[in-house]
Amino acid sequence: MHRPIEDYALIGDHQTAALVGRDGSIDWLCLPRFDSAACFAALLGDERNGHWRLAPDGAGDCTRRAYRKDSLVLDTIWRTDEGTVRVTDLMPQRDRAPDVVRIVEGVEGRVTMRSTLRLRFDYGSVVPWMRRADGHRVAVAGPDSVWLRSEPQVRTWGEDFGTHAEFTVAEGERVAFVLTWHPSHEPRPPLVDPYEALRHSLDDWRAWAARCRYDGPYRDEVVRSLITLKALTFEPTGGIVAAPTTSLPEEIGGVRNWDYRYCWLRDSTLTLGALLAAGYREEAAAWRDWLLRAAAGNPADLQIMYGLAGERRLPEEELSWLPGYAGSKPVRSGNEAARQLQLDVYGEVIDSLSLARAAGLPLEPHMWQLQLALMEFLHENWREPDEGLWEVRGPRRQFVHSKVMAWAAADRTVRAMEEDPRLPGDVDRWRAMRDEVHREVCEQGYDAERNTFTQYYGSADLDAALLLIPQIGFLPPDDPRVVGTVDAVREELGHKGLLRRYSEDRASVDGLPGGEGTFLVCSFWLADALHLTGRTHQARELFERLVGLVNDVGLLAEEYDPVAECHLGNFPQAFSHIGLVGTALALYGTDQAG
Ligand SMILES: OC[C@H]1O[C@H](O[C@H]2O[C@H](CO)[C@@H](O)[C@H](O)[C@H]2O)[C@H](O)[C@@H](O)[C@@H]1O
Repeated sequence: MHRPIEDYALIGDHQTAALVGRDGSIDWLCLPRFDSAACFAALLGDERNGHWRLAPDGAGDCTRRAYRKDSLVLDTIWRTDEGTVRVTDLMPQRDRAPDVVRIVEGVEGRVTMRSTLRLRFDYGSVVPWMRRADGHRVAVAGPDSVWLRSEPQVRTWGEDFGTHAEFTVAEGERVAFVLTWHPSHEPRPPLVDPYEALRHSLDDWRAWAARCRYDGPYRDEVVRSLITLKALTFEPTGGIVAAPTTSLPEEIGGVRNWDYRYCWLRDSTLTLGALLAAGYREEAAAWRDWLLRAAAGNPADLQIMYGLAGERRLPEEELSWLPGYAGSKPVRSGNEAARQLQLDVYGEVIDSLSLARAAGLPLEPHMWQLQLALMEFLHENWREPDEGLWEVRGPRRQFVHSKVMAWAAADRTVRAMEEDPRLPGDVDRWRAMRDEVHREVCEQGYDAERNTFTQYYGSADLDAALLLIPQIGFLPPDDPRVVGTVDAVREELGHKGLLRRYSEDRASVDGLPGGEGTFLVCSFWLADALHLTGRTHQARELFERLVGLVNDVGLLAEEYDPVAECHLGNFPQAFSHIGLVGTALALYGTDQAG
């Protein structure tokens, strides 16, 4: 039996992240970066692919677990026949090397604990050589080296290609483990003090969370989402990953398994919007600078996603030795979608630059130059078919959402020039483009008989992204075509009260076999659209349902299966948390009180 995706909690150090199960096992960790090979990959296989379990001897899942308030420090608690024990997990803010800190604390009685560490470098495939050095355990294989130490020192032994320890903790006693990675050719980095790391981590996260401007209902869920988005940000460059995992399936046993450990311009711009709306300007500025570096060059070469530092080549490879989550193969690293044409991205990037300007982030002339260069490209190419925001692997099409975003790019550019006539450029050209795109979409992307916009020109299919039309400002919310589209999308793509992103039963537009769950961000978009079209009560009902889907520590995967009642897809996913923050702010933000 596989462990449900929602059984995991996230810890991270702003450069990578780990998933900790309810049984105290870290089953996923890529070192040293989000997109590095995993040294714990049991998530996509089993314990033989690497994990680190720290729990009472013979115990199963924990009794209770929670993050310490407004932080990414996780407490997992077991009540056993012997007593009660707490394991506190964190990844401290990085100095030179990534560390995982696990502090065991006796709460009551005297509990026998067991640690089982199986390091498997290169995505669960390489068994390292283990030895003792300076009283610690050190694992080495090729470029990777990992140190394990404990305070006070507990006896460890090697067995079954793993490192084991057994010890007891009585009430008030503590044992701390620190696992540290470094390149094997370099000397061991300085050792961190686990207790100081815990204090710093709590202080840093709490100071960060205190900057959140949202003070309405569901504040805890909103703050948890913001912390998750922050944890998905690669601090050295400002890039934001879509999720810290690869290949958690969109269908159990299916092939829709993708690597999300990269920076999508779409997901990142939306993350930026959510962070800005909640008051986080520094992150917005860091991401904007990342964007300017990543996008530098010929606008025709703009990619829809990049590596953490703006790398362009993200070749897709199958990791054939990994059996996959619940047998869902293939497991992939890299993502071929990087080479797709997705025209909406131009609109999203330009929209985010406008948002940044409106928020008063310092303007530099080359940002406007970038915007104009992107507009030039779009002017020449907006009529092209593309792969759209769902990154279909079937044939390119005239996706309506892509065109609407091309309209948004022109619209934001025109408005910027109207607001600041000193900005150089030919505003009439962009105005003409804006009008032409609008006209074409209303003629070719709208089905008058059914009173709804469609997924692509001439298609009978619908698409949840059409719900964004009023939010983007393409048409006002009270336009009968908008209301018709919201109703049609809800009717046709609704599944047990949530929403699929597009129709399952039409001849597969995405070019892939099998199906998938309901797409969580789309369900948040439905709540937004219901609110905008005057059905706030229904919007709030839907939002409450969605908030009820977060796992016990407030996290959401990409998708949800309302029949099996489980999370699906990569986890935790930025898109879903962006949806939660955006809808909460729309429904309960200060201007929406009541
Ligand atoms: O389902 C097919 C596609 O799934 C992934 O894309 C999805 O995730 C992206 C990151 O969150 C998001 O930006 C995109 O809109 C989603 O469709 C995958 O990356 C693609 O390769 C795959 O074709």
